[in-house]
Order: sequence, then structure tokens, then C-alpha cells
Amino acid sequence: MNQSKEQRILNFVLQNAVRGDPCSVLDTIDMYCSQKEWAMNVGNEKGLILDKTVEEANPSVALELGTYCGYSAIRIARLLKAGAHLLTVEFNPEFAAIAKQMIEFAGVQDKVKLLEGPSEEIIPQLKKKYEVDTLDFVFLDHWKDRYTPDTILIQECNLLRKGSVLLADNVIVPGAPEFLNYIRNNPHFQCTNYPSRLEYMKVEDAMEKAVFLG
Ligand SMILES: Oc1cc(-c2ccc(F)cc2)cc2cncnc12
Ligand SMILES: [Mg+2]
Repeated sequence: MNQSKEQRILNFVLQNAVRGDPCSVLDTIDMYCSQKEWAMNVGNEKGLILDKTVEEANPSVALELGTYCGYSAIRIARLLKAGAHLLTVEFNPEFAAIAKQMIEFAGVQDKVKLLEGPSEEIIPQLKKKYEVDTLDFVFLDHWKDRYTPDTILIQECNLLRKGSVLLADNVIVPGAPEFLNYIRNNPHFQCTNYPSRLEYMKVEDAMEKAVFLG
């Protein structure tokens, strides 16, 4: 059975990156995906925006929707302070299996909890099953038609507090126009747009930050 692209990316990391060194894993994924096979990791350009947003938020509890191969989970986890943790949600079992190995190879597994399943099922479980009080940071990087319903669900589950930061990838490509309309017209959020480029491509993309005002 021939390998998936995600398996090829993982193998390239296992053979070329430094075990326990998150930056070398990120650089190795970026090298493979810019030179060999495009893949939907947030990449280094938008990754720098993610870094700055995470550093500014300095979250104790972070949530990621859309793990894929674990690139942004590693990117976020490497910046977390002692005792802080990231919950990352992946619907696709093949992707989750790859991400688990990638996260362990990078050495950030103690800071990351990978939850496999649909976001709409997992979000309502966060308080009771995963002992979350409120989320300090949320990275939305899954199917674009889930951005709005999951943002509403997160609010309904009382998971945000004054100052919680949401950051959404791909608001230009593939695009999340309905989410932009929702969040920019919602008086409970203060929004900022960060123009950038689609990972590994000379194509315009952007990230949207939304701070919950309570
Ligand atoms: O960053 C991303 C990019 C693309 C994507 C795919 C095809 C294309 F042509 C352009 C962009 C899809 C994504 C799905 N989920 C999360 N992130 C994504
Ligand atoms: Mg993305």
C-alpha cells in the first residue's frame, strides 16, 4: 500500500530532524513542503504571526482546532510556559496518528494533549472531561465552514473569559468570509487582520485575531 503524503513528511522528519528539538522539526517540515510536496501546515510566514500572538497571550490553556501533522501544535507548544498546555483536536484518524508521532519526536508531548474526533463533539466535553475552566488562546485551522459554529459553541460552553484570544488561519485562502462577517460584526470581539501569504506559495492569505471582550 503506498504511503500517504503525511507519512512521507513524517518519515522525512524522522530521518532529517533532531529528536527533541521542536525548531528543527518545524524547519524540516517547511523544507520538505516547500521543496518536495506542498502541505497545509501554517508554515513559517504565518507561523511568525502565530508565534507573536501566542507570546503576547502567554496562555496557560490553549486549544487548537485542526492538528493535521502537528506542525502548529509543535509551534505553539514550544512557546508555552511551565505548566501550560495545548489541547489539539483532529477529526481525521490518519492525520492524528501522524501528528502524535511528530509531537513526540519534537519532545513537546508533555505539553500537548491530542484529542481525536469532531470539534463539535469535543468542545462541549472540555470543561467536564478535560478539566478546562476557560481557554486563554484558540487557534482555528480546521474546516473553514466550522469556524463560525465552533466559535459560537465555544461561547455557549462558557469557555472564553475577558481577554481570551482567537486566531484564525486561512481567512483569504481557502477563505472564511462568513466567519469574518460574524466576528467583525460581533460587539463582544475586537478584531485585527494580519495579511500574509499562503504557506509555501506566492499567494495572498491572512490571519484574523479576535480578542473576547467579555
Ligand atoms: O492552511 C490551509 C490551506 C488549505 C488550502 C488547500 C488547498 C489550496 F489550494 C489552498 C489552501 C486548506 C486548509 C485546510 N485546513 C486548514 N488549513 C488549511
Ligand atoms: Mg491553515
